[in-house]
Amino acid sequence: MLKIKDLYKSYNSKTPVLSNIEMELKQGEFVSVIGPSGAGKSTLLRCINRMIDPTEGSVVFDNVEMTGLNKKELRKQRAKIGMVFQHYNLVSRLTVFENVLHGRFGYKSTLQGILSIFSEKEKQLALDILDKLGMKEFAYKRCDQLSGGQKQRVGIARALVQQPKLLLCDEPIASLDPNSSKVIMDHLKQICETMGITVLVNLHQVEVAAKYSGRIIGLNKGQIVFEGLPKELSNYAIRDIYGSDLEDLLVE
Ligand SMILES: Nc1ncnc2c1ncn2[C@@H]1O[C@H](COP(=O)(O)OP(=O)(O)OP(=O)(O)O)[C@@H](O)[C@H]1O
Repeated sequence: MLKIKDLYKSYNSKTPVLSNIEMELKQGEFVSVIGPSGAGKSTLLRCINRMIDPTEGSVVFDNVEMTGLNKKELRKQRAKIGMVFQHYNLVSRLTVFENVLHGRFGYKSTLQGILSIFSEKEKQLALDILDKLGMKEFAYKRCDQLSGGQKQRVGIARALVQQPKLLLCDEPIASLDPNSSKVIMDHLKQICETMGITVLVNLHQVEVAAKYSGRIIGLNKGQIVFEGLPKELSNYAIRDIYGSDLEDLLVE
């Protein structure tokens, strides 16, 4: 469902931030991208939905080449790709319910969006998704009254209300404590397994990636230096990805 070929990204004329990226995702896979800070994880995710334009290469998602799309075509493709952010990207003064409905904007005309016109079916979908994520009771609370973990569940609900085929999660647990992180990762895994949605997640924590992923991709300096099953993530692989051993990466 996603095929990336020969992808390059340079922000300026110097060394590319991503080079020669080749990867494929199948429907229903749960894949993590790990790598040190600055390796290019966020850039890679954003090149998929063209929040960032790749410099060279091909990104085929759901049988459509993403790189050549015009604004209208891109909007249609993007509706099928949900995104979850480290800092949630919610509108704090709006309610949980309103934020979740924003996920439907990709299916609306500009006017419908401005006037926040949503059908009963869309509203019910938003509530059902909030219910699945244990957030229905907070539907009419303002988002600035929520904890980080609750905000992230709203972020996930907003992505799911798009009814996406692919969920891109950019360090979804980087701002959360261990308990909230577990709740979020469990939800993402469940979404993948029960809804068949493909999940691609950037993570800083190797042990979390190993626990939840079907497959792991390791990035170093913009290049894929590892791709395999969690059990194949040897000390050699860790060194290739991070330039140090796993023990040295674990905080005492
Ligand atoms: N808009 C930008 N303009 C110029 N350089 C950028 C821009 N965004 C990112 N970079 C650079 O590209 C490189 C990769 O950044 P990116 O954020 O993709 O890495 P990352 O692996 O996600 O890092 P982190 O784990 O710290 O979020 C870094 O050197 C960064 O400074």
